[in-house]
Amino acid sequence: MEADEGLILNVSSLPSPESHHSAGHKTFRKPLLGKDKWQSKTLKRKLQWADEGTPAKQKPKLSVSPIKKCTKEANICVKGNLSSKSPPKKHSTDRQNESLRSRPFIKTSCLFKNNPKIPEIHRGGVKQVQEKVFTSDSFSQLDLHPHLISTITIVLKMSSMTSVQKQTIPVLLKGKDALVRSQTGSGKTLAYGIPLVQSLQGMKSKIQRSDGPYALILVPTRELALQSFDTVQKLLKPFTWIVPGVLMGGEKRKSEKARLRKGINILISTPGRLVDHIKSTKCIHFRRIQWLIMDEADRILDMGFEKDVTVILNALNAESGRRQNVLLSATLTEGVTRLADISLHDPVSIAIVEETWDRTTPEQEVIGSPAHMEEGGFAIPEKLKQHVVVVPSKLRLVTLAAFILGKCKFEKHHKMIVFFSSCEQVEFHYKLLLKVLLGGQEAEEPECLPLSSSHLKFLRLHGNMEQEERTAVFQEFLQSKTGILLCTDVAARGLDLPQVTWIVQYNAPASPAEYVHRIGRTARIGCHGNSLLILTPSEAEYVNSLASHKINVSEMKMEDILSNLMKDDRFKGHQWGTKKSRGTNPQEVRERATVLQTEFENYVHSGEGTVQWAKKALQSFLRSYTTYPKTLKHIFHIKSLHLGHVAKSFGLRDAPQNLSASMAASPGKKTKLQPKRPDLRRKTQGKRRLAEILRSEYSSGMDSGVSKVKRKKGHGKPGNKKMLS
Ligand SMILES: Nc1ncnc2c1ncn2[C@@H]1O[C@H](COP(=O)(O)OP(=O)(O)OP(=O)(O)O)[C@@H](O)[C@H]1O
Repeated sequence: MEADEGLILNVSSLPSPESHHSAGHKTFRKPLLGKDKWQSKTLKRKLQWADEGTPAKQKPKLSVSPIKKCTKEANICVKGNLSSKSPPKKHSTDRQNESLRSRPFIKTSCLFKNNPKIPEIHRGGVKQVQEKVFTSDSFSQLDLHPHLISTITIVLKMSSMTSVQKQTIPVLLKGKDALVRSQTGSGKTLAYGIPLVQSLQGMKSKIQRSDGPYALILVPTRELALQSFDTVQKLLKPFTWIVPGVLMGGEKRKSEKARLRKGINILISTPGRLVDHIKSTKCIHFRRIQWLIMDEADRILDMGFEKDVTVILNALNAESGRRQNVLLSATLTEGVTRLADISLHDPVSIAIVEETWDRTTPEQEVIGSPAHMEEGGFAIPEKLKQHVVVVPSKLRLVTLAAFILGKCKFEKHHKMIVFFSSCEQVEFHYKLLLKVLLGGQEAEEPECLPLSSSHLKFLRLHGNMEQEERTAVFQEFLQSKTGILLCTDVAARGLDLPQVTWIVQYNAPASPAEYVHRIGRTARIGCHGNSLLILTPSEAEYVNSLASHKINVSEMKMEDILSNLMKDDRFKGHQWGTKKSRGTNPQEVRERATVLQTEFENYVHSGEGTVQWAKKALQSFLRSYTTYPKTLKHIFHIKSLHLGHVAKSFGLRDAPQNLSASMAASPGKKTKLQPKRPDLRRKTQGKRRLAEILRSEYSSGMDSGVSKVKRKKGHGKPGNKKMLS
């Protein structure tokens, strides 16, 4: 049991009915304690900022069972027992004790004590790699069909080309293969979409629907498949005889078969689903394939799709002749170079690099071999302001909530995406934030809330959701001007969600590339945007890891984020009475944070079901924590987690004793990855692969690993080209 849980102490021994309420907003509008000097002094002394604290590990553990204490106490975090056993030495009078006893029984948690020291973030002079988004060249300068140009300018309302489009379109129009890297939100979809449509509409013998696919576009996620389909469909407006179609799983195989049978000329698919059809559907063929495009190519490989890609390449090679191949991503990694080697024919490598640190280096458009593409680190959109905040585990939840309130309730026009590392965490936080930040009625029926009635519109997206709901949520967030989307990495790649102003990473991503893609959901196509990465003190070194990839973050202070709570009187503490709060009194901020944490804890502890739910989310967090790659294990190691503190960030008052995963129950011990799915457990080879599946496919709902693992049997067939072994 953890030391600070034992420090949750009695304020009053008299229970009140309100103490057993779930969210109990009424409870928090009432003063928790009197205004007497003694209390305020004690609070002042004891509710210290985290950086004044001693690392929890160095504190002697208390022998008192926290569970016992919690059931009897009101738990404002005041050192010293206020019960009759150990009354405060000074200013303690009968009247005061009487006053204390008559106060409501309120559970709060000890947030500002025993936290590890927040390390200073030293940022060296990181020369961030940036690209110029737009060029002054217009699409009409290209040799395109006039109807295609008018579609681009009138329907899509675009006039000048982006740098990547200016570089890529002519290369592809010449019939060359290409490996394209340019920053997130720089217009890569049109960079391949325009030459693709131009070439297909101009074919000598006019394309018939019944001809089947002429082009295959592979993407890693279903949402990206839908989005790419939408773009291609727009480009095809004047060329109605060319039919696009999407295969992405989640739909009945039978209805996909029917659509294939009718004829699809530009086929957009996730690799896993396509392999399903290759193996089971007689009506799919690649006799006329002329284009193979792999968007987010590195992700396709990260996800363990390589076996599927092998199957697809073999099927294409077996049936079609010469075709054009294109690989694209904002981050091209080692694996992509290998994929490029086997799938591209004499490719042109395109990367747009501009060092903008001192603005002395002129724009460079690099065309050459893939090897030098990552030399300069990852390119980040110029107008994207990246922040990091270091927050002790116990304060993570309130800090996240205060940040959301500050941006989405008290500032206008913010649209935010918050990334978590597992589906369970997304579900848990979604419900918790709805209940506590939005309160009762709205939380019961969030879908009935008109957008305008609240700035706090929560949505969630992850791979454990039914496809229908996934699509509906994606569309809703796409169209809304505000809102907070809680999601897994299923939303990290390629999604073009306009007007997103903030990206919050509540759990750090497993690689700098993933970091770049997550933050790339904002500041797209030259717009402004912001990101916030939330780290614990033991994870602070991650900032250096980012810096080594030329990613530059500036520090935000937790105190500043928490001070947003001063704008919300729902969390006003007792001793401030009806007095208007002026400025940001650190003590009052701390108390408000404590009140908010209490609301979270009260909700979580309002029933056995919610407690179990929180434990499940915590367990899933711990499981995902074990899946960081070797290169980051020194920063993200389960051993550095303080289970009691982490539990607080899930609204749990105590460290759970009965987490089923071995690593959760005893974080100090060596841990084993335990996928929940027996098919994964049986067939997955190697820790790395399992880690990938747990983090991304299984946990984030990416459409690859599971079905792929199931299909593994057929992959060893003779004739199948071995690709990335
Ligand atoms: N030439 C252009 N002028 C104006 N807007 C453009 C232009 N080209 C693309 N866009 C818009 O820019 C946005 C981002 O484009 P797109 O999604 O293709 O970026 P991306 O480079 O593929 O990003 P990611 O790497 O995140 O997948 C889209 O909304 C698209 O419509």
